[in-house]
Amino acid sequence: MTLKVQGLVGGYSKIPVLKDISFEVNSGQLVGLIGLNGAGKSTTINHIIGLLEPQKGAIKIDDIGLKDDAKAYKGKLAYMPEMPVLYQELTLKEHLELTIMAYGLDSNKAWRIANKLLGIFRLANKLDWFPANFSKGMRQKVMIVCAFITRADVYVIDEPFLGLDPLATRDLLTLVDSEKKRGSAILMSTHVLSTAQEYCDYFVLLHQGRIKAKGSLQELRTLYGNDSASLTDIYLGMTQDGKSNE
Ligand SMILES: Nc1ncnc2c1ncn2[C@@H]1O[C@H](COP(=O)(O)OP(=O)(O)OP(=O)(O)O)[C@@H](O)[C@H]1O
Repeated sequence: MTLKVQGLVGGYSKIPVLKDISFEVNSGQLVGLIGLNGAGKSTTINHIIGLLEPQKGAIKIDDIGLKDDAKAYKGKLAYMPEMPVLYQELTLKEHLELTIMAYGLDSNKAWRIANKLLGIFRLANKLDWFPANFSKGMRQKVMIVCAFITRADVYVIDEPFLGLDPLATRDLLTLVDSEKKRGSAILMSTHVLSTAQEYCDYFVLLHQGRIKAKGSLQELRTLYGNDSASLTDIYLGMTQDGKSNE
């Protein structure tokens, strides 16, 4: 279970936003894709989930690219977007049933996991609710439950912390940890650097569409020349060239 991004050049037009991005997320690893607003985190994720096509380079999950076998690639991948995307005309229960169908999951097993997660995220009595009745945080929790019932090989989580309360944030991180232990590879983009420092095993520091540095916190500290520097110190220190991302 490995997600490999190799020499990715890409973006929204002929002028690339991403310039030669390479990193790996291996089984049992939570990798933080770190960067300020506009650094290129969502663009990288949009390439991984197949919304954008690379201009150069390759993205593979277990050596399979989207073009080699789209069904196999997508079946290995679960994605949690920054902005929850739900179907207005479907209830919470129908969203879960749709996910079960789309991923071809064993219904009994998926509902066993779903019921546990619905309990954790305090949604158990809301199965017949429509998205219009949910708060933003509740919509995000629906996306979390839909993503995690898939028991995917690779999870891609885009900026999860902004809409969640502290309890839900803790519950999500506990869930991420148990999926890591199960052997999933997890990529999480965030600009909440203190939380990333605490939970991620490995970091990819993005700035202006390029990788400024990558490694474990210890490796980044060594590279930065300060054995007690925080991730924030390192990121800001490495990107202080007077230019913003935007
Ligand atoms: N749909 C789009 N069309 C054209 N350019 C875009 C589009 N979305 C993003 N960009 C540009 O791509 C660059 C990287 O943006 P991206 O959304 O990947 O950053 P990010 O690191 O995810 O930022 P944030 O933390 O604000 O979500 C920015 O310069 C942005 O202006």
